[in-house]
Amino acid sequence: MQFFKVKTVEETFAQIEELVKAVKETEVIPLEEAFRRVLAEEIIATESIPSFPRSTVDGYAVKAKETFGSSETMPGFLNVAGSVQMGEAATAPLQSGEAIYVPTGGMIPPQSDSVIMIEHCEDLNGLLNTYKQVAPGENIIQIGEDVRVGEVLIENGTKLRPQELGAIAAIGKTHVTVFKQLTVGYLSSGDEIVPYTTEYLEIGQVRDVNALTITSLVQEWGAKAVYAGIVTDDYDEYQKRAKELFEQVDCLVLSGGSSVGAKDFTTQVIESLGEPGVFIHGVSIKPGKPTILSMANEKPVIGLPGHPASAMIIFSLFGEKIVQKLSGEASRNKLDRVQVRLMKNIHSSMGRTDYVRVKLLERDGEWWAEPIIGKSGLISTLVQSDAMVEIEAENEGARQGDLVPAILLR
Ligand SMILES: Nc1nc2c(c(=O)[nH]1)N[C@H]1C(S)=C(S)[C@@H](COP(=O)(O)OP(=O)(O)OC[C@H]3O[C@@H](n4cnc5c(N)ncnc54)[C@H](O)[C@@H]3O)O[C@H]1N2
Ligand code: MOO
Repeated sequence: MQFFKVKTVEETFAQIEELVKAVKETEVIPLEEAFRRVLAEEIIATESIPSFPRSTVDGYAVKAKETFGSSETMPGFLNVAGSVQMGEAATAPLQSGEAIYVPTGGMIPPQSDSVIMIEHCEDLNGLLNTYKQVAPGENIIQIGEDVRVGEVLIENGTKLRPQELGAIAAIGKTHVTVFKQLTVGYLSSGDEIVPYTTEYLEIGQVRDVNALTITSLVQEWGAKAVYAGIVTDDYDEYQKRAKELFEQVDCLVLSGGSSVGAKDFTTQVIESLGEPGVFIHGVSIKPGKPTILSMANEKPVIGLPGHPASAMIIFSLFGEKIVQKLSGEASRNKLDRVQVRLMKNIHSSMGRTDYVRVKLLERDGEWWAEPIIGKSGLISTLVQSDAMVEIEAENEGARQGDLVPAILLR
């Protein structure tokens, strides 16, 4: 029997980092279809935003120095010389001793340098009483203060969020070059696994749970999932179906048969798909030790342990990283762990990283984690959980009251 050459979680992430490269194909798409896609170009501002100086408030454009000394008890006085209309250029320059009404977002007239808010002044038949002094530049957004022409607005490799789409729209760019959307193929294996639509189960049969959890995670990450059904534990059939799917997708995921039992063919199937082949077979992790990771002809292949919760946890950890790298997304500035306090002691073995499902409860302004009891493969433990607490390999567990890192699941 073959034994696992187990790697640590850190070694596994380091191997993924080294071996998985971004897909090469890119496409140009309309901005409205670009949410969650990964930029394959640098967005350089071709215009300044704003392109004219604008007021940030409803008020009167003034020369700041002409308001100096104004107060509730000693107001200053300016003549109201007109008003600026929204969407129109303010061309008439402001003369000394004058104020011009400007709505929020309206253009600042030439020769004015600040805006006094309407609540700090009073228009009495064309004579503006100013009750407060303003500083030069106050309540004005200058040309290019938001975005300056020529600056790098968004870096290559950015996964587009709503705010990036808004910024690209603001400079008038209608199309963007993005990496192609990934397709991730998924195939379940096991003689006992039947479609989840099976109404009545024969003794020994199990509905395909992983098909739903894994393909949903793929969609959550912005890729397309291709579900190819279930194969029995027959090497030739398994190999043929896996190969067919592999040819159609950018990344292949197989579940079940990853362990070292007599009918666990997944490693052999994965090895048959291409070079250089399996780089991880077994991770020092709980749950999910019999994890397989491979690179075949520059495509990642993932062999997940069959147990539903193990499959989902492993795919959330390593699958997300693989999909991220393959999609062209640059390393992100993402807070992926929060600190929570443990309600109970957790035991763990030295050298193994444990992911313990927990419920989170708020108590006196702090978040506490209550471990969920249950065998590592049970899907209901994930349904009940709000987060997974991470017990790092160098720790032999953690104690009640300890602050520990947790990955949120909601
Ligand atoms: N001698 C050893 N045996 C096992 C070890 C070990 O180190 N030495 N590791 C155990 C661990 S940990 C896990 S996890 C499992 C993983 O085994 P496989 O990846 O080979 O998975 P299967 O045997 O095919 O399935 C395990 C379990 O999960 C059910 N399953 C499988 N696929 C699905 C699916 N798509 N939907 C729902 N349920 C599924 C399957 O019926 C089994 O009950 O190996 C241990 N053994
Ligand atoms: O992944 Mo396994 O039994 O660690 O659940």
